[in-house]
Amino acid sequence: MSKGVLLVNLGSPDSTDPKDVKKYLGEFLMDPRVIDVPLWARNLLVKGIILNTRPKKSAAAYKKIWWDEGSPLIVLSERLQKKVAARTSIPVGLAMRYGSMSIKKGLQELHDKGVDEVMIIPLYPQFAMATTETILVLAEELRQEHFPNMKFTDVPAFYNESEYIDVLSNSIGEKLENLEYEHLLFSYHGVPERHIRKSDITKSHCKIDGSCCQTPSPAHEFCYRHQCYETTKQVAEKLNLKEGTYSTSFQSRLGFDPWLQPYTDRTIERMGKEGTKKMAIVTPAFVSDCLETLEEIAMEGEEIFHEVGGKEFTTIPCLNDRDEWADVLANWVNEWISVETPV
Ligand SMILES: C=CC1=C(C)c2cc3[nH]c(cc4nc(cc5[nH]c(cc1n2)c(C)c5CCC(=O)O)C(CCC(=O)O)=C4C)c(C)c3C=C
Ligand SMILES: [Fe+2]
Ligand SMILES: [Fe+2]
Repeated sequence: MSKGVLLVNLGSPDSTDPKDVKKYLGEFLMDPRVIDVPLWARNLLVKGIILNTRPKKSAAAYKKIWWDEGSPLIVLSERLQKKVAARTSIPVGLAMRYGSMSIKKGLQELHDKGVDEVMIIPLYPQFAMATTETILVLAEELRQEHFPNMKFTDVPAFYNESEYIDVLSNSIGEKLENLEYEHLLFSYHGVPERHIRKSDITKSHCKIDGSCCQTPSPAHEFCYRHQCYETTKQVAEKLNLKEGTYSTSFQSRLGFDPWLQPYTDRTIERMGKEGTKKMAIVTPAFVSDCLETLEEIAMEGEEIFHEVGGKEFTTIPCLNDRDEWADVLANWVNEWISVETPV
């Protein structure tokens, strides 16, 4: 068999034109693993309400962070793809779960190069219905329908892989080295609490309270909340961060359902009000900088902090196309290449 790799990230609109943003948000938010209500309700909510107002607002936000070459998330993912490809001997493709660079196109390109065994790498450290699961389920549906002779090896969420924790810790440590700061906030993309309960394979473990995510359970293999707290914990251990000088929060909530708490915007506001003058913030749920890090955190977050008396707000970049990160991904690929496929 001939092997290849498909890196898969979230995606972005084709441009900052509200029409393109509407098309992209329509595909994204109609995914039942993102807005997980019955189809009739999703149609009503997304097509009847959100798509009438949100695209204009989102387009304005995208305009603030867009680069000459395009969406930062796409450009950074392409740079990473090139670096991984340069470190391995097999074809490395790149696709997005939503938008024009579809998974179907990515698989077709690999197929056209003669690849029939694909390592699918969702570029998400923490598992969620809206991250790893939606990519792997769609890829499998496409395989069954269009590429029945292909074989997949799925890479699960890698939040506790030591190589990932090392490279994330290095990227944070480097930035903190010469920085005076009082608090480091680990801000992860949020999900509705309901998603956590749905992914609980024990159907009884996740209470979403102060202790469930620290109590060992098979549920943690698919618990986004546990995996976020564990990422923070492992990085804090690696960097010897002092208890009380760091914490975890969740950003980007949408709608009125309860999402994972504490919320990032309220945490930034509270810290500023309580007298924190210098804070740093890192966003480990995103491997590439994107709208949610460059606009929501670096711009809006900073504004909130300054409004309540904060002075220095330092955002730590995502792993993006760091050489070390490309090395880690390429190592995983090269280890996989060296394993004989059973016939
Ligand atoms: C890191 C993982 C992500 C999870 C989990 C996630 C869940 C999730 N997101 C929305 C709604 C929106 N997300 C938006 C942007 C966006 N989301 C992620 C990642 C996760 N989303 C990224 C990387 C981005 C940025 C994309 C880019 O082009 O830079 C947006 C669009 C922007 C906006 O209007 O705010 C929406 C909407 C839901 C409902 C959800 C539920 C689980
Ligand atoms: Fe999102
Ligand atoms: Fe939990």
